[in-house]
Amino acid sequence: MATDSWAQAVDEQEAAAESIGNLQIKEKPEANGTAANATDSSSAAAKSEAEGDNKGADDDDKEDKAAQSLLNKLIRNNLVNNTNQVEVLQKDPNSPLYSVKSFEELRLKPQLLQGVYGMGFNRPSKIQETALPMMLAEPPQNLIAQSQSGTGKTAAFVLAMLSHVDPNNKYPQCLCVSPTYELALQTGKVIEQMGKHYPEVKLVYAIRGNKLQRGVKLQEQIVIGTPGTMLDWCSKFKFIDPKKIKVFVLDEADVMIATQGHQDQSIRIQRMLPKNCQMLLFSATFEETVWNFAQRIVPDPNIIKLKREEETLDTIKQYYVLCNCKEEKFQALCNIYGAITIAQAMIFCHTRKTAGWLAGELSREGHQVALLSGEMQVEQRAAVIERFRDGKEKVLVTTNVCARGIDVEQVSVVINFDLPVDKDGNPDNETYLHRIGRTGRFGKRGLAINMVDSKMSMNILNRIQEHFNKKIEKLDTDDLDEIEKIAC
Ligand SMILES: Nc1ncnc2c1ncn2[C@@H]1O[C@H](COP(=O)(O)OP(=O)(O)OP(=O)(O)O)[C@@H](O)[C@H]1O
Repeated sequence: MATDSWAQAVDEQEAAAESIGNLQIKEKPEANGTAANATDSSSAAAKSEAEGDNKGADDDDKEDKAAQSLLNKLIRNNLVNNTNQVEVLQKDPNSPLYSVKSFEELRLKPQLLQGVYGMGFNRPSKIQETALPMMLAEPPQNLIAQSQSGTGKTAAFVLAMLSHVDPNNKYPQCLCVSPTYELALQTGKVIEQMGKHYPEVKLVYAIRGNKLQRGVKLQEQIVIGTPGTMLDWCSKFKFIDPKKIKVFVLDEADVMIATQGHQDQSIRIQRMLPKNCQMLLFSATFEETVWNFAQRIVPDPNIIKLKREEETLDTIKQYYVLCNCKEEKFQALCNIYGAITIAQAMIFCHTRKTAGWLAGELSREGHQVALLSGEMQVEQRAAVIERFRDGKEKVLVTTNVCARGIDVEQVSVVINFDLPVDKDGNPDNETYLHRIGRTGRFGKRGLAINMVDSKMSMNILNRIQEHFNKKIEKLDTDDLDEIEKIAC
């Protein structure tokens, strides 16, 4: 398996990015765990400031892929239900090596089967049943696998690494590179849990702060870490002999590839590996440029894509309320709360400042309110979401930091206190879908209420309606009878 194609692809990609600026890459230190390629929504807030509905645009939250991924991992303890089909592109279409229905069929080592069952897994998830036979095949095959967050990718490549190592050989055989310190620790925990009954296999973390004495040769078979430290351990300090590596995993490949510094370091590691080293790329999302890039750098790969389940608006009733200012919006909110029983609600604002103000006002009205915004540590955010999920608070006021992926079953109402707009002030339809997709989960009925406070926001609302081809009804929040009618 040629490794040079990676380097060549990188050079081409970098040249292309330089000339057309298509990658929007932004380097970020790996140490703080708040990573890459952030979409700065402050410009959206700036736009809204221009509209006069929000001051304090500069303190808006940033969407952050690595932080979001870590947050998802911290709050998720179940597999995401996915009924969609897997798309498999195999090197050898006649190969019988795909899709097993049980862990036994994979002929895993008994110690690993024990580990899997000990973690409460009864059967492989879709990505696992498809990817594992390919990853465990002989001779080793390369793989690019994309499957939405929470579908069991980590468990899949961890099993592959644990299956491939030879515990009698006391040197590193598998390298796994993660975009941040915290994500590396999370994946390491899965390796530790799954390898619990296989104590001969050892793991070491190549992360900042883990200082080894010069001249040491690692005895552990699996090394998990961030690209910078991993590279130093392979080249500068020579703790690892890269020529002995059998499996190279790029976890969260989308975050990694989209981050210039990580990309360079990963490539430099990969260039040191032997030609027959198995390369595994796992990712929740692949933007097209990144996807094309990944395909070019992994020689002769199998490709698995598990499409994201489309969120639909069919089960969600959508309304809008006309107001003049944020105080009127707040009053409208109080009227809605006065008229209908709301199990749990999520309220989205543009800026932290508005979110903080609104949370304070709602608390004064006697509501149990949680506030979630981007300046909080990921662990703090996870704790807030847990409390909300446990029903300890009934209202969650947040910014876009909470728009994606967070699944709280009892949320029956989503309120867009501010409509989502992109950095140019255009409707952000995707964020709208993600936000109101917090309600109406798994076929349940949900309610979404949009606050409109200017001509501009009315225009945005109209464009959202057009985009989804779905009517958003006007609601008069001074009319209690009318509000009562909208209750689910
Ligand atoms: N076969 C399985 N059966 C039951 N639970 C599983 C199975 N595989 C994984 N899980 C659990 O499902 C959750 C999500 O799995 P995992 O973290 O592997 O997903 P992922 O696709 O790697 O997510 P991300 O994209 O966020 O990294 C974890 O809590 C994990 O323990």
